[in-house]
Amino acid sequence: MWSAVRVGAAARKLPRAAGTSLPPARRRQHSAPRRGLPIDAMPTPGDLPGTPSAARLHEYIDMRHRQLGPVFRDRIGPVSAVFVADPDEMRRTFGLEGKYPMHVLPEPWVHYNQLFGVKRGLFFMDGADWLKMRRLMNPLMLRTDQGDIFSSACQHVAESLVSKWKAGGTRVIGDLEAQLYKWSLDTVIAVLMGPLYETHAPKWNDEVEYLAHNIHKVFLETGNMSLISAKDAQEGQLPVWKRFITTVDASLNTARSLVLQMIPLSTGESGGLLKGMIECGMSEEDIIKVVIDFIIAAGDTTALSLQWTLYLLAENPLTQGHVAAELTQETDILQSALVRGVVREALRLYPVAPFLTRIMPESCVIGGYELPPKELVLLSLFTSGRNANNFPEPERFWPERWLRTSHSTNGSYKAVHNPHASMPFAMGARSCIGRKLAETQMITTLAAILRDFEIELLNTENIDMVLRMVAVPSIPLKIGLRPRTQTSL
Ligand code: HEM
Repeated sequence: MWSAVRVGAAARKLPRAAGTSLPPARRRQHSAPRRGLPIDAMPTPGDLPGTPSAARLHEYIDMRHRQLGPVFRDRIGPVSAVFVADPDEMRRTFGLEGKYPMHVLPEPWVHYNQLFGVKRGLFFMDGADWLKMRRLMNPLMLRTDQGDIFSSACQHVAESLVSKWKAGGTRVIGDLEAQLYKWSLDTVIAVLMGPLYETHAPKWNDEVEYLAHNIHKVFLETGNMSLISAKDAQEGQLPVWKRFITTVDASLNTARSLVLQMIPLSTGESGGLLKGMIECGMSEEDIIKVVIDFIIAAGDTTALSLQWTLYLLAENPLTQGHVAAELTQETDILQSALVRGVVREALRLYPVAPFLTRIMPESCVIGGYELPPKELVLLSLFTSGRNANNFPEPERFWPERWLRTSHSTNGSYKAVHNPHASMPFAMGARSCIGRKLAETQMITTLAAILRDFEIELLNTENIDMVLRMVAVPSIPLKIGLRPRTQTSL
């Protein structure tokens, strides 16, 4: 996944250029669906001033979309790519991704896997092997009746976190990011173990803490290698490569050791995810590689998304009050449209993976231009999610925009022109397999926190979004906690 967020004030003020609509060729596609303008005719920055920086790539690309329109081509380092911010063209891209969708993998990881012969899970798999594994895992992760397993595991972990804060009289959440990485991992382990989690979790606590710490470091070190090829870093034995492999080794070994301890416990009465994987005939090695990747994929994505959600709620006390009041009335919080709206809004403004990538399998037409096979397409979620054509008042955190209109017969939302302009989990066959778990986890934990606490933002400096492989706050967030009273509702 590539990363993402916050439009700089100067970039926001740029007028949208005349080229923001798609070229006539797109409209002609009805009569000649496969023919478009030649790719060389696609807008490019040419001599326009501006240099991309790894940490602010989303701002640079956003500026380019404003100058060049919803589809343009640019070179980022050694790579040339087509950038797309039009929601309909983004959907078309997924429609053209083929049977075995291909995405870009982080180069340091690929190099590590090749160098040490490591086999990885779904995110790294390809072709028929990927499809076979995905078909086995989809029912276990995305079926609606999985909801109960997910929700009791998420609730258990959320309540433990809040109880810890209450018991410790916490007034400011110390090292929020690290605590949320641990929370993310605890949840995945609770889902894997099902009802047996409570009995076994205490003995794994130190290992999980160590793993959370290392996964966090893996993302930091991967970000540190964004300006240098991993192969060069390895061949030169640079300190950044040495630190990277130390943390990846520690993460993979600890995750493997945990999974090996969990597998033999998951055959009896336990109703966890691991039991489902064993029962559907997966080999031990397949289980290990898929589960390790779940643990790693869940760590940063959910931890950072919840962090952004807490930030937005802390910055918007009125909305926070409405959400807290809704939570006291709603019996099934997972179905609360307002709370779901909070999560959708946070992921719209701060998509942890601000660029989705696809390598197009065949020649195809995107945005009215004909792309050759193997062309790299990057979908600019940061730009599409903050475009006023898709979301009125796009910079405003406004969860109610996702409520259905009372007169709606076609499922329209109150203040959303095009819901596909925000697709934080991607779309189609290769979209996030952890989506259901991530949503359940975030909603359940928000409910647990807001029931007991009012949260406030204690940072006095401006908080920006920067890319450290994924979208992170530019400085550590300081979130204050005050016990919630009836009068504060
Ligand atoms: C808010 C939280 C999350 C966000 C925003 C997110 C986002 C994404 C996105 C955008 C992709 C697709 C990448 C692509 O199309 O190339 C993806 C893939 C994936 N996600 Fe998530 N994710 C989240 C949570 C999780 C969790 C909790 C898990 C673990 C259970 C998980 C496991 C995976 C895996 C294994 C893939 C690869 C799927 C494949 O290639 O078939 N994600 N995620």
